Order: sequence, then structure tokens, then C-alpha cells
Amino acid sequence: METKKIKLTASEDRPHLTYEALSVLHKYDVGLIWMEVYAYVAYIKLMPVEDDVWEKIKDELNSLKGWDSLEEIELFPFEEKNTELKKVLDVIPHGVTLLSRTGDIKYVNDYAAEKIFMTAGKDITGVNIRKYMDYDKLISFFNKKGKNVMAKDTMEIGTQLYQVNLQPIINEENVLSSYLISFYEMDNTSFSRYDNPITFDDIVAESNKMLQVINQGKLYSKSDSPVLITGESGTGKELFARAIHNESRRKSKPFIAINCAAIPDQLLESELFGYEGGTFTGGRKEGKAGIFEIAGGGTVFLDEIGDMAPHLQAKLLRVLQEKKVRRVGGANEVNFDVRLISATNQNIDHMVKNKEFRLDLLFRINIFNINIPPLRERKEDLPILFEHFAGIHSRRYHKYIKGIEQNAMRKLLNYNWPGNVREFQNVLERAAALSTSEEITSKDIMLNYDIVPEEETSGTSLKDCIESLEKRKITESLKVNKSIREAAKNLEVTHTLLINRMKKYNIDRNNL
Ligand SMILES: Nc1ncnc2c1ncn2[C@@H]1O[C@H](COP(=O)(O)OP(=O)(O)OP(=O)(O)O)[C@@H](O)[C@H]1O
Repeated sequence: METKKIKLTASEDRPHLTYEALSVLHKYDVGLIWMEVYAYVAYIKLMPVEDDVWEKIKDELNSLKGWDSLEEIELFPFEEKNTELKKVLDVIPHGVTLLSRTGDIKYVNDYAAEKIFMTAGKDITGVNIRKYMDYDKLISFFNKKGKNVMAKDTMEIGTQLYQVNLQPIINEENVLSSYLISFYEMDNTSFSRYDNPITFDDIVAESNKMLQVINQGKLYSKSDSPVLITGESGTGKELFARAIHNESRRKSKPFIAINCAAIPDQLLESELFGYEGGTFTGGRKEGKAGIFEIAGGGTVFLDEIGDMAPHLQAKLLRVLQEKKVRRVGGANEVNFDVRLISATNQNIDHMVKNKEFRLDLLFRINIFNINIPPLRERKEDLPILFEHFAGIHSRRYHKYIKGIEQNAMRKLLNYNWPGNVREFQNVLERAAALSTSEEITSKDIMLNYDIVPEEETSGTSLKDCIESLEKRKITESLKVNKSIREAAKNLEVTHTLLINRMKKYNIDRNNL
């Protein structure tokens, strides 16, 4: 005996139609498991019933006035929809999990069951996700972002790194009903997040200087003009380039980056502009498209453009002016449509003055300029960068790093960060790997160079060092004293001498 699923279709919308049908079931003492009634159709699930009784019930139901047909069905429509949806989710090549508000698993697709929860074949519906991962940490990151907003984070599961997206699901009554978590595999070898679309949300900063630069970037992403990003090595130039692309109208098209300093000239030329078959011994027979062709409709990022050889600068200028590219060894010119973003960590104006970089090319590539300040000029960013990288690296090293001791933070603040955010990231990775407690201590922080106060590092002569120190002392004293006279007294110099020194070092007391 099996449960029965039936569909009753009515020919008219008569009152008591359903009541009459239920009366028949009641007469034969058949229990009802579930039913759903619409204007002309009723779906009913019944308790198991003997075959001969079932035949009688069918006859009586069919003879009721108003009911058109009775069908035995395999699945109710909502079950059919659910099965279809589940099949679709099961073929998606990343992990999908639906959770209740309290973290109970409502649904996992095949990928997540196998690779994330490692429970393939087992039903884990109703089990709390905390059994499998540090869910509270993920949720706390999400809470910081604010409700109803998708949050992203990275997480290592087994030996695989994942980008985890957490999306709140809000029902029709505007109430948070569940969370959808998606897991995307990331490239393990480089520990790079660049395989995923970088947005301005991935640029971690809270200093005014950086927030301004980020706003500038957002604004420029709405335009299609070339952008030149300048800034020291490791300040995040590539990160900005990617964020601009992903916030531009070209975001669904390729972003192709090339480092002009890392490739020999001849190779760079063929990478940029492509080559025709037979041009180079060892080259591809069918030739190769250059990045201006490959990136069709997207963005080309020329990193370290200051290192480009003069003859390539001339060729690039021509290509940009004509919006046409001719492959090396080829005769035909091809139109292209890309946005150009370039970057350099060199002083490009000096290079122009020294005739190392073409002024006309600079005009072409520098319609918009973004200058990313070095980390030492925005140390207000260190605490939030600490939080960001401590999170990433503690997961990587399976540690739970909650914070940082004051002494250790002071050490970070006193350092000059010549390698900028990249160096900061490496120092924190080392600290996370070394740490034996929940707080990073001063001894976990191994800096690449000794700490030298910033001003004392400028210039190499004794005179430069003394002047830097003098300027710093005067600035500090002016900041903490109410008047120049009082500062002079504390510094044990005359009022006149202090005023002369302020003129010499261009110190404006109102701007301190
Ligand atoms: N504000 C930031 N928030 C988060 N990560 C950052 C930030 N700035 C830089 N990074 C990280 O620091 C590293 C270096 O950044 P990126 O490669 O973009 O720098 P760059 O200026 O292009 O360096 P280079 O001049 O050496 O090419 C990357 O791992 C990047 O993700």
C-alpha cells in the first residue's frame, strides 16, 4: 500500500465542491496528509489505501457533479519545481548552501556537500553549519558590512581556498528569512584574489587621503578615458585598475594586464600588438593576436609603463591615436575598442624632463590621474588593514587571531613601510604564522628593515638628518604648545630663532 497523490479538476467553481470530495474520503476512512485547493483544481495527498477501496473512492469522486477529472500524479507542481531547481543547483560548478537565520542548513547542492561539508550522500538538512565551519566569524564580517548587503570573505577548507559570498534573503514582508552562501574556488598557488572580480569594496582603507582616491577611482570608472595610476610599488595600483574596470561599462569584457618591465622588448611588442604567422622563428604558424585585439571591448592594463622602450612608446602612441593596430609582420590594420589604464611607480614627469618618456604619449595616457599615497603617509589605514590581513592569514594558518597588543601596533605605526601594503601584508603573514596566542605580540612582528623615524630617512648627509630632526622637533612642539613663544621656551631657544626656523622649513602653525 502506498500513499496516493491526486489532482481533481473541476468544470465549474461551485460551492462545497471540495467538501463533497472530502466527504467521500471520510466515508471510506482515508486519512488526509496534505491538500491544496485552487478555484478549479485541488491537489490531495492521501494515506495508503487498499486497492479495492481505492477503486470505489475513484468511482464515487468521478460521479460527483462538478468534478471533471481525477488524475493520479507522481509529483505535485511545487515538488516538480523544487526538483528542477535542485537539479539546476546541483550542476552549478560552485558550492551553494541555504541557511536559516540561526545557521541551520536548509539546503546544500552536490558541490557543497562533496567539497565544502564533505558529506556527499548524507542528508545534513537541519544540522547547524557551526558543526562544519567558523560561521560566527563569517557572520560577524557580514554584520560589519551592514544588513541586507552581500558580504565577501575568503576561507580555506581542506587544502582549497574559497571566496565565500554571503547573501541575506529578505522575504516579501521585508523580514530576513535565510542566508545564501556561495563558495567559489580560488587560485591556491598565488593566494591571489584577482581571479575574482575586484571591486572598490576590496580596497581596504579609512584614511581621508585614500577615501578621496577611492572616490576619484569610482568617478573615473564611469568614464571611458585613459587613466594613469601613479604610486610607489605595492600601494595597490593594480587593485585600483581592476576595480575601475569592474565598475565600468566594460566589466563583462576582458581585463588584460601586462607588465612592461617584466618582458623583453621584442616579446612585449608582440604581446601588445600581436604578430602574423611566419614572422618569428619558433612563433605560432597561425600568428597571434595582441592584447589590444584580445581585450576587445574590455580594458588593457599596462603596468610599469615607464619601463617601455622608446620605439615601443612611439608605436603605442600611433596605435592609440589611430585606434587601429597592425600585427608585427602584418599588412592589415584592425580597429580595436579598449579602455587603457596604465600605471607606474616612477616619477614620470622627471622621465619626461630627462627625455626617457614621451610627453605626447603621457598626454594620451594621462587624461585622468590617480596618485595613490604611500602607506607611511596614511598610517590611519594600518588598523583596518591589520584586521583585513590578520583575518585572511589566520584562516590560512588555522589560527584565531583576535587582535594585536598595543606595543605591537606601535611597532607597526613607527615603521616606514617602504614596500607599502604588499610589505605590510607579508609582515602580517609572517606574524600570523609565528603567533602562538590570540593576540599578535611585538615579537611576532619581524620587519624587513630597522625602524627609523620617517623624517630622518630623507637625505643621506649629516646636515639633512639634523635638519629633518630639527623640523620634526619644532613641529611636535608647536602642536602641543599653545603659542610659538611657549614652544620656543620648551625648546630652549629664542622666540626669534624659532620663527626663523619655521620660515626656513615652511612650517605653518595653522596647518599642523
Ligand atoms: N588598500 C588595500 N586593501 C587591500 N589590499 C591591498 C590594498 N593595497 C594593496 N593591497 C594588496 O597589496 C598587494 C600589492 O598591490 P598591487 O599589486 O595592486 O600594488 P601595485 O602598486 O600594483 O604594485 P607594483 O607597483 O609592485 O606592481 C596586493 O596583494 C593587493 O591586493
